Amino acid sequence: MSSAETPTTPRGPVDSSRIPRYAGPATYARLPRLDEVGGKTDVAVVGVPFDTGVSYRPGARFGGNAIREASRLLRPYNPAQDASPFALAQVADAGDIAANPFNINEAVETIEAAADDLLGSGARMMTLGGDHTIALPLLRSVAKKHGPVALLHFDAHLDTWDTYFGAEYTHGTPFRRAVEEGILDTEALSHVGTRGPLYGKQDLTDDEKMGFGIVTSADIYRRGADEVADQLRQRIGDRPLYISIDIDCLDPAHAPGTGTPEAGGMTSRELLEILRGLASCNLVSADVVEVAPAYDHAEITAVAASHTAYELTTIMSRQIAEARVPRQAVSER
Ligand SMILES: N=C(N)NCCCC(=O)O
Ligand SMILES: [Zn+2]
Ligand SMILES: [Zn+2]
Repeated sequence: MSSAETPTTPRGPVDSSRIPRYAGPATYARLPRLDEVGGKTDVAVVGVPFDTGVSYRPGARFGGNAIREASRLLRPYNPAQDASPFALAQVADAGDIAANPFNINEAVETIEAAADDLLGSGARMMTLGGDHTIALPLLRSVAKKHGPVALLHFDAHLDTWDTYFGAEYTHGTPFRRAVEEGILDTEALSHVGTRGPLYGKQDLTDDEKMGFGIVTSADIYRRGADEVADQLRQRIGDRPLYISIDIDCLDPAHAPGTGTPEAGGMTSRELLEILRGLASCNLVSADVVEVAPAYDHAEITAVAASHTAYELTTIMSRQIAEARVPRQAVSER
């Protein structure tokens, strides 16, 4: 066991058979706060309430808390991955990173420093955005720990554009910056769920030059989730992997609560199935961003995001447990 891992029995969520699930303040999945587990955890669920980088409708600063509220109904056993994620490893809610809403450059620095602290403590991060700008400082921090990482980017958009109104740090530009900074492994970069109008054909040429492959939402519809997951897994191999999920990868019918919706997206079932197909990948951290609750209805988007984070968390806690105990014991716990 590495010193980074929790040696004792993990403290799980509040028991919803004893305390009604709608009672009390919302942490993600009713998990303990980081301070309730001694300030150390294997997986840190952390909010980044920041949306100053958006090009259209604002409101993703409220996304993290909307996801926490919608996550009250999650249960401790995940049958799709045959695992109890909160028993296999310590998962805790690390609260929010407080980023300056009036200064994007400063906010990006703050997010990177906070991520350095969490990753430095040995935790993997499950970040709840926030707009997509936040992926850049998160990737910077992850690359400091692991070197350039493979990236799976689920999104309707490329987010490899150059600048908006002259600004370098926006929600449409994080992955171009990341490639420029050399923090991504350019042999293993994919966008998944891409669709919708672009500024010009050059957007695609530029994106390809940066090393990205594209699985469009139409590809997923035609080929199916299993085949797509197989292809992605082969491209990634055993590289350290970061998964960034812009909730607008889903069709607006499945995620109306987001700032830049595009018609013709994948279903939440397809997204969850692709993620389950990636369970054997070396997932070092992940984010779910762009949930903007003001445009949501009946928590459709926040529920989808809470389940998305649940699959990602399950992948990470299974891997932490597998590194600690003999392989066959993991599904029995
Ligand atoms: N990352 C998200 N959600 N959207 C990027 C859209 C950038 C644009 O307005 O062209
Ligand atoms: Zn997007
Ligand atoms: Zn995005």
